[in-house]
Amino acid sequence: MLSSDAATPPEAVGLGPKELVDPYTYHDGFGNHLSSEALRGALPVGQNTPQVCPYGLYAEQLSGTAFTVGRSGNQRSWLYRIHPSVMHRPFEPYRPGSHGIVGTFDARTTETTPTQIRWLPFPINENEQTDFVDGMRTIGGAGDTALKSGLAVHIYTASKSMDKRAFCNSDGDLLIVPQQGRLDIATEFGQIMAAPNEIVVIQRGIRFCVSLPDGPSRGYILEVYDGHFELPDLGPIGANGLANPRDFQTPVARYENTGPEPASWSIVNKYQGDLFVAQQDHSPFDVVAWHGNYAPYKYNLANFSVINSVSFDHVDPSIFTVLTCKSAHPGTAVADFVIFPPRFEVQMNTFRPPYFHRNCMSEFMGLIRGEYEAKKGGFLPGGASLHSMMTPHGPDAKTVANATTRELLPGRVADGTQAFMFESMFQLRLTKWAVEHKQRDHDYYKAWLDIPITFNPDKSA
Ligand SMILES: O=C(O)Cc1cc(O)ccc1O
Ligand SMILES: [Fe+2]
Repeated sequence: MLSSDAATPPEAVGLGPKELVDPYTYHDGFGNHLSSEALRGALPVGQNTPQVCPYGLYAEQLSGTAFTVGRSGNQRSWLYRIHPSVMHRPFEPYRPGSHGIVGTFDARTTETTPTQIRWLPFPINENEQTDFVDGMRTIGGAGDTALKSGLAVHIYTASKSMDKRAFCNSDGDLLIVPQQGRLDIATEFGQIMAAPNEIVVIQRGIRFCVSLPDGPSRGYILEVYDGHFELPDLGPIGANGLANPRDFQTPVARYENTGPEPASWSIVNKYQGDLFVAQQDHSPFDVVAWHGNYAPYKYNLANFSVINSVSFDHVDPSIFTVLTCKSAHPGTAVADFVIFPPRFEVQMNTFRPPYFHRNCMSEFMGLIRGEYEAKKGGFLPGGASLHSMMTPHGPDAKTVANATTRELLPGRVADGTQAFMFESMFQLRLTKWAVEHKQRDHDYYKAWLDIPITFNPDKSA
């Protein structure tokens, strides 16, 4: 189905004041093969590359998987655009060495510690006007973009909109978690508005430009260097539940017909962990129509259908997996995006908070809003924690004292809360920026020092 053309005259669906279609119109569904036209008839009929495309557009394929990947996993889209993307000046280094982004996690670029780490909220520097690209900093990661193996965790803090420039990540897919301030994102596929408590996935190579309608903004980014995010299998849960496919939203085609205006736009390209910039004479958001299954999307975490124990015991947090990026090892993720949503808790005779834990996976956590069920203080919206592979962690002393003495009435887990976890099979290394950050909470270990010791050999229950 073509979605942006209904009852709309051809000249009225580009960007700008004449626009009749709501720019924030989406296709519903996950992983679908979609077709979208901002001008009726802009998609070639029955083929991808006619000698001349309708309206004199150029056809360009964007491949998200190797050509030869099996049909079930193959991802690509065809974009019909005013200018082929290749019409730009050469890429030059962009602020070499000082952009705060890392794409190779070795002893030269990063350091490591197994200790529990927590950061108080990352400040947004409102005086120094910084956009989404310049406000991105790598906290840590594993692997190497060049080998398409590993992942990175970044924080962005931004106080101004990107102006006539687009960002393009050649290194992997980005899962963006806005924590403060909406992101109004122009993409080659259309416009996405993402508010805190929504997430956006922008895959490798897709150009986008972030505006900040609410001013100072902050959020988290999970980047995976190989594969793509998919919905987790549901097994015995059945055909429905957790993140339901129809709640994912992909924008409809929308284009900007600019230029030629010399060097009016710059494309900032993250390639092998470094930033490069190229000038061009036109807007990169000139895609009039597209079709395919490789396209960005957003998802509102409030739509997550929560499954949990209604009898006893604390269930592993994998039941809260929104999206997973699978590795070659069945059941073991390069990265899972897991949330801890508001819900009822009803388990009887149960230590209800997250259990004490040592994990063969790495756990990076952030907080979008409210209070996390395992931490009574110190883990704050806009802050973060890292519990590395096999590093002990769990509820803090206050949470333990409460959990072991409270009456187990049916209750709600923190309405208004939204914590999340990036869980990875890889061991993360940390940037100097993150290790030495002034917001690092060096007293974090104290959260567990006062756990009441209740052992009594004479009392069995
Ligand atoms: O807070 C954490 O460490 C994350 C987490 C939550 C949970 O409910 C169970 C296990 C777990 O690691
Ligand atoms: Fe954990």
